[in-house]
Amino acid sequence: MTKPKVLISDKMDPNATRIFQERGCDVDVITGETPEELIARIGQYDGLAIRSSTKVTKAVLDAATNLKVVGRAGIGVDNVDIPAASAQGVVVMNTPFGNSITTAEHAIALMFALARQLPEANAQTQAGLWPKNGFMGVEVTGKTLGLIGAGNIGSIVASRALGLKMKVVAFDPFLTPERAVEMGVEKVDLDGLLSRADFITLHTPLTDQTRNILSAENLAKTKKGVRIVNCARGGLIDEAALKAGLDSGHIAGAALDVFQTEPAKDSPLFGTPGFICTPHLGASTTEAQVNVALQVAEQMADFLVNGGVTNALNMPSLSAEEAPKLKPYMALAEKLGSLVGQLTRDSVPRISIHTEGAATELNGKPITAAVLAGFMRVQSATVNMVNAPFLAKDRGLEVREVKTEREGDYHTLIRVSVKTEAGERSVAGTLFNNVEPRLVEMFGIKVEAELTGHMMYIVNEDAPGFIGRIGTLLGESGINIGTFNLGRRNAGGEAVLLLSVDSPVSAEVLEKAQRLPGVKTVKALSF
Ligand SMILES: NC(=O)C1=CN([C@@H]2O[C@H](COP(=O)(O)OP(=O)(O)OC[C@H]3O[C@@H](n4cnc5c(N)ncnc54)[C@H](O)[C@@H]3O)[C@@H](O)[C@H]2O)C=CC1
Ligand SMILES: O=C(O)C(=O)COP(=O)(O)O
Repeated sequence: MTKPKVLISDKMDPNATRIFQERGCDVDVITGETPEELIARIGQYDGLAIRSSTKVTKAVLDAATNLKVVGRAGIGVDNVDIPAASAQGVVVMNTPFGNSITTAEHAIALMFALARQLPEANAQTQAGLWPKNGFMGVEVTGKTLGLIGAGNIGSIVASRALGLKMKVVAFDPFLTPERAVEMGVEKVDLDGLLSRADFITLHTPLTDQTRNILSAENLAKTKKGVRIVNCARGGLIDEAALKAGLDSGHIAGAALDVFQTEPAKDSPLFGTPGFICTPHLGASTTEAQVNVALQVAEQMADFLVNGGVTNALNMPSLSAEEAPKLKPYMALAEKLGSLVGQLTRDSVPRISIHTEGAATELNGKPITAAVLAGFMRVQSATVNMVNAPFLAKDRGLEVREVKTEREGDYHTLIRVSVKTEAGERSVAGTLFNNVEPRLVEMFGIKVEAELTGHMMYIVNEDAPGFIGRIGTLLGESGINIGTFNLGRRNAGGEAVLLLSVDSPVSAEVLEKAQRLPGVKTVKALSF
């Protein structure tokens, strides 16, 4: 097997390279390239490991013909076009916890820097001014900290602030009252936070809902003398309104680690009294960088080498422990999905995936994703387990999952049913010896078959002589039969024949087969 090839395109702790190599990947570290250079290079890689500098745009993804996974050594993935990655079947993963303590500490550091004007006091002292009377600060003890976003980082900031004897109020629509009590914070609405906070700190992702959350209008609702810290994302604050607020004295101080446009080499905010900044250093500690580098390399290598999926943003998780158990099920699921997809001509408004027996003990999401991938592959060759659920949703396909823990005729079974104009049609399969996928039922007829390679599917009236006739036709056409699988509804009724053949079946042979007496349907299949 050729080794998966990974490109590290942003500055990353060398532990990432070591882990990739130890886990069987080839690695190139090439940082600081232009988008054009990345586009020219990306086609040869299976994995791309990034931080916040590399922009994984649709153009990059279009050129990434071999890419299977983008790994973000950090939290924010606003530099990755996730819908485009999903559409292309590329898994996007991040490391959601590795740098959260470090970033929370940076927010607290900036809060203190604002409270005591440390950067300016330092600069003037070192300039020989000894400005002892120029820097009257404020205490943080007893002050109210307004937390916008109370997730991983926000909750660490809250715990540190409570230790500093601050009162913490939090605005986060997804924060449950129970969690707020557990965190020791008061859950408030945004207006309540704006009117009460002495310090405001932002810890939300940048989304359509959070963009510009501190707009000119909202900044006007803040308490006079408020100090604002942003270690999350640039687009959360209206920078022009922030400058106006600092200039007017309504806002006493603002500390930004992140900017609307990065790198921020020029900004109207630079030089404004009360304004301090750092160049997106929130995650920059030795500890955090080792954490995220190790984690991203482990996750990506696990995916590329073993198929394990951890912390993916566009695919269900699949642990390295589960992956080998699920692998044969996913193969079975994909084959069943593909069989139904190849045999269904009508539009399908609903697909149901029914697991029975041992299959119900497993994580059902990857099984569903594999069925959908197989089912939709007839429509698009680029469908895989990552993009199939998104495509299904896009196309209005209703997906149902049903589990029956008790065993039926088989110790484990997956049944895929589709609703068509002709009614509900289903196929079912099991695993022989827990590893070999086998079809066991097709449209209500028991038929055992391995779904593999080139196959021919024939429905005919069960009558003597048919098997000989089809054998002769294929023999005369130079097509060698591998396996022969037969099932019938009842003697003399409808029979199903599934043949595996050593070469593709041409349209001409299909037509001849269709003309044989008693034949209702003939179709070439491939798996
Ligand atoms: N400056 C830096 O170097 C770093 C910045 N970050 C950024 O910090 C941010 C937060 O990271 P985490 O805490 O790990 O994320 P998280 O996902 O754990 O928490 C985000 C919180 O924001 C909340 N939220 C979502 N929409 C909201 C809305 N409309 N209003 C209020 N709250 C809302 C969510 O409910 C969630 O609790 C991310 O944007 C991340 O990119 C993360 C690490 C380093
Ligand atoms: O993890 C995040 O969201 C960050 O913003 C950290 O960015 P960085 O990896 O330091 O460029």
